[in-house]
Amino acid sequence: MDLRDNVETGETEKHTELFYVPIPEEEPCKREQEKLSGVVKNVHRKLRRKYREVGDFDKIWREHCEDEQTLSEYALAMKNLADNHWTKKCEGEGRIEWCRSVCQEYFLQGGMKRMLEKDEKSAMCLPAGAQPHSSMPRSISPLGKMRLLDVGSCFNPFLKFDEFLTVGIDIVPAVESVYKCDFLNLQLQQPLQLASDAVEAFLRQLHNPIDTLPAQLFHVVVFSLLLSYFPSPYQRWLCCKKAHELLELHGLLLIITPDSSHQNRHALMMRSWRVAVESLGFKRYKYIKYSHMHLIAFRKVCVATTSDLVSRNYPEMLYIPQDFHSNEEEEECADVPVQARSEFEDDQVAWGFTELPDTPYDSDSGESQSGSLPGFHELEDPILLQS
Ligand SMILES: C[S@@+](CC[C@H](N)C(=O)[O-])C[C@H]1O[C@@H](n2cnc3c(N)ncnc32)[C@H](O)[C@@H]1O
Repeated sequence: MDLRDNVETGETEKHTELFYVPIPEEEPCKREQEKLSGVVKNVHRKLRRKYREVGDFDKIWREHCEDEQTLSEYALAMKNLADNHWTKKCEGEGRIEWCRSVCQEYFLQGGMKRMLEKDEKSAMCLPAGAQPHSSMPRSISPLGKMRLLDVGSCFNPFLKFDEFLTVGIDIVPAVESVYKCDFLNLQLQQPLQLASDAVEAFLRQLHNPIDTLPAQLFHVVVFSLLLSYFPSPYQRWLCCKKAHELLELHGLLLIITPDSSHQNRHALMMRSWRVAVESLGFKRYKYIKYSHMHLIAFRKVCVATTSDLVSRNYPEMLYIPQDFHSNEEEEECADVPVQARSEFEDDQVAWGFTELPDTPYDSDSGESQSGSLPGFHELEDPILLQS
């Protein structure tokens, strides 16, 4: 089931889509996959535990970035999962395809233009003086590419797409094409005042490691499974703020964050994320819940970062459920659905349902008219997404 909720038009696009549930060819493959996802999950848990115990996220982060052995084990495990365990059709891969299709629709098929027209119409309803300053975006020239920054890129999944000029950055790159860069400590400079072909040339000759970048350089910034890596909501907030500064006006921030629970379970959390991110000068453009993750697109609607931290504690609003659990409780949360059914039963049941009925879902109200099979979301192998 694939529920595409176009927030701005208010339309819910209903898709009936085939579910491809990967069946491990043999037991060792499954065990290997569990081992690799265990490596990844343990790094996240260790960071959260340290944050709970020590509290100083700067210190914890410095120590974490110096722990080369743990970091390279993590990078290898992620790459191995991507190369050998996530088939093209499974959901782990679907997040990259989702990002690609949102960008194509927005930048190349008139999505941005439609949003700007809509903004203009709503501005006309505002009293004179309260209307936002509208400026037409520099559109992507027919021969130009969408400049995409993939933060926490690991194995550079966007590199294979021709329509993007991809810059992948990571604290520990798993492949050579990804630049080494700690996004939390990336310094920003004045924007380049150059034509887009000169900006592309600039991006093609970046040097490793990246410590600084000019502001307003990218059309798209991707945080795919990045924000939940951080133990502190404040670090998540810093990342979103930096993404705002790195984006051109009308650019897109794409956030994908793991959550294997039912789509309504964390509706409040998603609402809270929306308020926090929008306060920076974004507007939510698309939202969809897959079985194991939330996928959200925000467009940059203000040139300057607008957040007013005095009236509300926006950074705290970027919480994840794990922020409030001890490691033992996390274990319990993550493992219940997996243990509830044997692998053989999983495969039998999953292969019994190749198609699901449409289910309208209003992400804003949090209402779901679920006509789908009870417990279906528990059937797929959650890989590392239940972290
Ligand atoms: C769970 S992996 C996600 C990899 C890939 N984006 C995906 O969707 O499969 C998170 C990645 O974020 C990277 N990362 C964590 N903190 C980072 C930071 N401050 N700057 C850059 N990369 C970071 C990690 O090294 C890791 O490769």
